[in-house]
Amino acid sequence: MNATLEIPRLSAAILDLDGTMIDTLGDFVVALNRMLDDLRLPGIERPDIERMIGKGSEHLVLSVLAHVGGSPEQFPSAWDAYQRHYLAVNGQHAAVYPGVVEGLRLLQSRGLKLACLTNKPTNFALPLLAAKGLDGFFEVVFGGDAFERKKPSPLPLLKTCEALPSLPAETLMIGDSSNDAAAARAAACPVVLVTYGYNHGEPVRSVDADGFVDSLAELAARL
Ligand SMILES: O=C(O)COP(=O)(O)O
Ligand SMILES: [Mg+2]
Repeated sequence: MNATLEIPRLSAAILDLDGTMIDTLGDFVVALNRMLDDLRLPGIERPDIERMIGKGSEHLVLSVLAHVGGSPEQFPSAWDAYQRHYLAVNGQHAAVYPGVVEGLRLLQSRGLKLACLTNKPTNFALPLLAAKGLDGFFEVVFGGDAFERKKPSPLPLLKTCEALPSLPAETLMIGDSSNDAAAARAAACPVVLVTYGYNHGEPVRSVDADGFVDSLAELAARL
């Protein structure tokens, strides 16, 4: 269980945000329900939202609209309301997972350069990392709007490797979902998944990855 992970020599790590470093489900629940209220649509429950997280905010808003019986024509006003409400609550109903700060410190003390790559919009991610005291760990932070495609495309991982700079084969992707793992496999980055995040409602251990850890502190200890 706690054996060393079979990961080659590393020079960098790319960390996912939602479900990996920060439990943001509470922020999504509040912002999305305020958005639905503005549109006079019925509310949505926490477990339903949890299954929809990880593919970016546009995908999330469209999935929520479909779930409550809204229409895609309502997307523009829903998107405006969602951004306003999310930015107003950003971080207030969210918590850094246990072991994250210790894990980031350990990864850095091993000489790894760190990047944060999320499908969340960059203007949501930056203030969230700052509010939770995590911003200082990262050389670069890229959101879902930073490149032409989002994870599970390999493009954002390859661009992040270029920015660090680091070779993909020496850059560990650390995420919580099949989205992160598929992007990493396609970019030829090794990938480890945490067991506590959001994996679209599917068991995370069924995903093709190089290892699974219960915390980032455990990951750093097993490298
Ligand atoms: O879809 C989201 O907003 C969350 O994305 P992340 O898991 O890539 O941080
Ligand atoms: Mg995630």
